[in-house]
Amino acid sequence: AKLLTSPEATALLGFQSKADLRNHLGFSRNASIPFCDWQGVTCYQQKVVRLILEDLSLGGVFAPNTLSQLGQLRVLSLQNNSLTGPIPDLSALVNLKTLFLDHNFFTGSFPVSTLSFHRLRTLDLSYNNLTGNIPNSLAYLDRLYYLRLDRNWFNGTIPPFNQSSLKTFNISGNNLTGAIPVTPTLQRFDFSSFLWNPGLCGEIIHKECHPGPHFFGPTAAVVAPPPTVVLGQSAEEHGVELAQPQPISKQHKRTAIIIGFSTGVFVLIGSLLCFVLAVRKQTDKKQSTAAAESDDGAAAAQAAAVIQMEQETELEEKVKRVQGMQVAKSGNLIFCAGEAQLYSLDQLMRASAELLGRGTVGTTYKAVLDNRTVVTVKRLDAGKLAATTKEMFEQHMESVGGLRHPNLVPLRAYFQAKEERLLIYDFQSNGSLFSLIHGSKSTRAKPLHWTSCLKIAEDVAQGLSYIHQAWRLVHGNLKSTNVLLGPDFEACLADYCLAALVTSVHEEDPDGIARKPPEIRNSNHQATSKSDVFTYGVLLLELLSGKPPSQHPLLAPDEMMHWLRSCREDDGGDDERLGMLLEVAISCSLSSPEQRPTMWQILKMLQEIKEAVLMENGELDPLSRTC
Ligand SMILES: Nc1ncnc2c1ncn2[C@@H]1O[C@H](COP(=O)(O)OP(=O)(O)OP(=O)(O)O)[C@@H](O)[C@H]1O
Repeated sequence: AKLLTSPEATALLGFQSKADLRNHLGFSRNASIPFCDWQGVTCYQQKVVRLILEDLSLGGVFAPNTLSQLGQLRVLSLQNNSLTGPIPDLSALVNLKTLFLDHNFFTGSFPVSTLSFHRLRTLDLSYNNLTGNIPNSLAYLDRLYYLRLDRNWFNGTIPPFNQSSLKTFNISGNNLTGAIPVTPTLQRFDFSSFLWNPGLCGEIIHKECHPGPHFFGPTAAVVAPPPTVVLGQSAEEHGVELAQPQPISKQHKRTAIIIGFSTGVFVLIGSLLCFVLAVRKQTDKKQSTAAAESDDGAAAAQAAAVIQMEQETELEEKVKRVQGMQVAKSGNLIFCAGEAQLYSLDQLMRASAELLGRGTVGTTYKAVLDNRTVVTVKRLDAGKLAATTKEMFEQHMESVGGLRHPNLVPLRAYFQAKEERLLIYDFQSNGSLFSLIHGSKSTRAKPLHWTSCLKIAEDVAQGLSYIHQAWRLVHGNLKSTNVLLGPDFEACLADYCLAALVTSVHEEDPDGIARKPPEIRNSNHQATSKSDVFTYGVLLLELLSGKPPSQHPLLAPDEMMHWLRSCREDDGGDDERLGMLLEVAISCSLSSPEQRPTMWQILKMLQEIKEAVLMENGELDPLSRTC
């Protein structure tokens, strides 16, 4: 009982009460189990020295004045949970050496309290939603061995890291800008540590820094001249001679294999060397560290040695994980639908990239390859696809990549390594239906003429009908940002068939909620072809009214027509045609999925409207184009 009232137990219970809303931990004062035996807790002399609460679906907040009371804590890992809100002040954890807070949903700025941990060797804040600058004083933590800040929203410039201790370093997937500091430490890391920061430049990532003024703000720096590195050079860098010229596709394949293999060997040898050196250095240091800490007495030194050993094992595992990812990264892109390999992963990684946006399944970039090919790269969020195995992903992508239709943006290639999944699509330069309806930086919002609505509605219906009928797949994420305009302003669907791979997340966006049909709105049910039909109806209403889904009212059909007219006040359009299109939208929104039409039936309805118009006007539809 005394143990359960100790401040350490109170700190753990305080943490649980705010972080573990779904009660996965089961810490309890009433239980007969002493707190030192609670899940993930390791004590030394009744003080918590190690707390590992990983992969436990903790879904609350990390409350202040809870774990920060564990003054003897050396190792803290809350990795791979769903914790939200800011990281609290941890400055009381003066003994902390290892901190893993990665793969959560933490928001707010960099936790500056960590900057006072002079013993800190491992800091992993990757895969969160942290914003603001990376503090310069992080470069003064001279024992730092492992630093991962990748996949956040950090901006500003990179501090001049130059700790010789630093062996693992990754700041990719942020919004960092400016030149990468040229320090001996940073030069030891390859471009993969810096990738996906559109505004970064410098030697390491083969992107020239422009000294001149940026006329269009910081993102203008993104567009650097294409890198001069070509495939052959890249292979030579690794000491591999290319064979005699061969037929083009064979040569591509062979070059890619050589690059993949040589990069893999190079990275593997380099990483192993770093790792062996680090472990040897640590073993050498162990004696002197224990001696240095002898002031705290023999027991403290013993505890330090135990913790150090545990920490080394942990680091060893983490380092192996990172190595695995880098080796796997040297694999290559898998091109879909039997198409020729037009570029390699190596070329893609060297492309200049511009952030297009962060969506529900990942982050989307526009990438300009050195052969001037422009592609869109979707970097899928590992956390959201956690339940999808390598085999499931490959199998699904083989199907999705086989889809070819004039109203679908083609998936050209995909790639997967341990934590990395990329999808490569054609880039559509004319923007999205969202911008067309609601306006963008360069255009004003205005309701589209009903004939344009009809054309777009038909294009979208064609694409969806093809997905449903020919392949028995489901789009699952139809919305105006996922309808892109092709070279001739034809509507093409993007982001199709990815929802099936994603663990369903609680929808908070009011437009997202309005797009979901009742049968899946409050459940974990997967999307179906009939839920696509419902969402199509919402899109059609957005197209006709110019209003986002959350502003669509629930009214009787007559009142809906009245509302629609009020949205399109200056239109002077054709009420009868508008009414017919509205009828299609209403039929899609019926609450019973069985009563909704199929996409094929919708297509028929639209074609009837079109034929009626053409008959009246004696015109033919001039538009029949491809993406
Ligand atoms: N192939 C493409 N060509 C041009 N722009 C694209 C392409 N694919 C996506 N975009 C644009 O990039 C932006 C981000 O897209 P992304 O798919 O990541 O997010 P989203 O569409 O807002 O949400 P979701 O992930 O739910 O689809 C959007 O504005 C989208 O219109």
